[in-house]
Amino acid sequence: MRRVLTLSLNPALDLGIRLSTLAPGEVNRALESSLTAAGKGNNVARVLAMQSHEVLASGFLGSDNSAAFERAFSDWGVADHFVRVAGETRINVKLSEADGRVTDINGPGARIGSADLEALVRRLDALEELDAVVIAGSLPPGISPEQLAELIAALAARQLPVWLDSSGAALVAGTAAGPALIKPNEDELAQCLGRELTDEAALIAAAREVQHDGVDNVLLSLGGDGVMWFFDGGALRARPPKVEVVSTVCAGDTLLAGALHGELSGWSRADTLRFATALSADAVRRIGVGRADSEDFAALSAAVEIEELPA
Ligand SMILES: Nc1ncnc2c1ncn2[C@@H]1O[C@H](COP(=O)(O)OP(=O)(O)OP(=O)(O)O)[C@@H](O)[C@H]1O
Ligand SMILES: O=P(O)(O)OC[C@@]1(O)O[C@H](CO)[C@@H](O)[C@@H]1O
Repeated sequence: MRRVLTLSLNPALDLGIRLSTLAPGEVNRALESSLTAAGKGNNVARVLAMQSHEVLASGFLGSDNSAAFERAFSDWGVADHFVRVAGETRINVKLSEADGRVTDINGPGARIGSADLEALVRRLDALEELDAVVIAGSLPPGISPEQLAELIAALAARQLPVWLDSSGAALVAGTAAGPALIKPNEDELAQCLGRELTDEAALIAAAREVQHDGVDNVLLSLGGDGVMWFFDGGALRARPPKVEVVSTVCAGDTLLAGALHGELSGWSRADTLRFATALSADAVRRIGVGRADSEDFAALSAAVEIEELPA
C-alpha cells in the first residue's frame, strides 16, 4: 500500500444519462440516470483506493454542493484534502447511447481566486511522505496553464513523481514542467505538438519527441485500439480484447490509475500494462471506473496482447 495524492483542480459531478438513441431537439426519456462525484483526479482516486492504496484527494470543491463529494470520499475510503471555494462544483453531462456513443457536455467550473490557490499550495506543502501525485483534468476559470506548471514544478522539486492527464494549453504547459508521465489520447498528443498525427508512425514519432523534451513516460491511449507506453529505454504496446461498450467515460482515468498501481507495486512494465489495459477495458463495459474484482477479470487480463515496439 502506497500513499498517493490526486489533484482535481476542476472536479465535476457527472450526470450520467443512458438512452437508447439520442434525439437532439426532442423530449428524450432516459433508461437510467445517476449523479456521481467525479472529475478525472477523483476517478483515479477511486480506482487507487479500490486497489488498497492510501489516497489523499485534493483540489478545489464548490462549497454549495460539496456534500455528494464528501459522501463519496467516505464511501471510497479517500481522505478529503480539498480546499472549499465559493459557489458550486460543475455538473458534467454524459449521454450514453446503446451503440456505445458517448456525448460529453462539460461545464467550465467554479471560478478560483488567488486566495484559493494560495490555500491549496499551503495544503499541498503540508502533505508529507507521498509516493506519487496525479494531476488530472482541465483547469477551472482563474487558474492558468502557467500556474499549473508552477504546481507541477514545485511537486517535482520535492522528488515526487507527478503523473499528468490534461488537455490543450494545460497539457502543453504542464508537459514542459517536468512530470514523470503524461497520459494523452491521440487528439491530446496532437494538440500538445500543434500538428495533426495522421498515422501510427506519426503518433510514435510524436510520443518520442515529447520524451526527448524531458518527459520519461508517455502513456498514449488509443481507445479500443489499446495503449502505447513509451518509457526510458523502450516502448510497449497493448491491445485489449473486444468488449461490449456501455460507456467510455472513465476509461482513461482507469488506465492511468491501473498503470500507477502496477508501478507502485513494483511489477514489470508488461504486467503493469496488461493490468491497466484490462482494467480500462472493464471500465468501458460499465458506467463508472473499472474493477479488478469482476468475475472474469483474470480472463480479460489474459486476453490482452502485449508486444514490444521496435526502437
Ligand atoms: N472500446 C474499447 N474496448 C476496449 N478497451 C477500451 C475501449 N475504449 C477504451 N478502452 C481502454 O481504455 C483506455 C483509455 O481509453 P481512451 O483512449 O478512450 O481514453 P481517454 O480518451 O482518456 O478517455 P476519457 O477521457 O473519456 O476517460 C484505452 O487505452 C483502452 O485500454
Ligand atoms: O473537463 P475535463 O476536466 O477535461 O474532464 C472532466 C471529465 O469529463 O473527465 C472525467 C472522465 O475522464 C469525468 O468524470 C469528468 O466529467
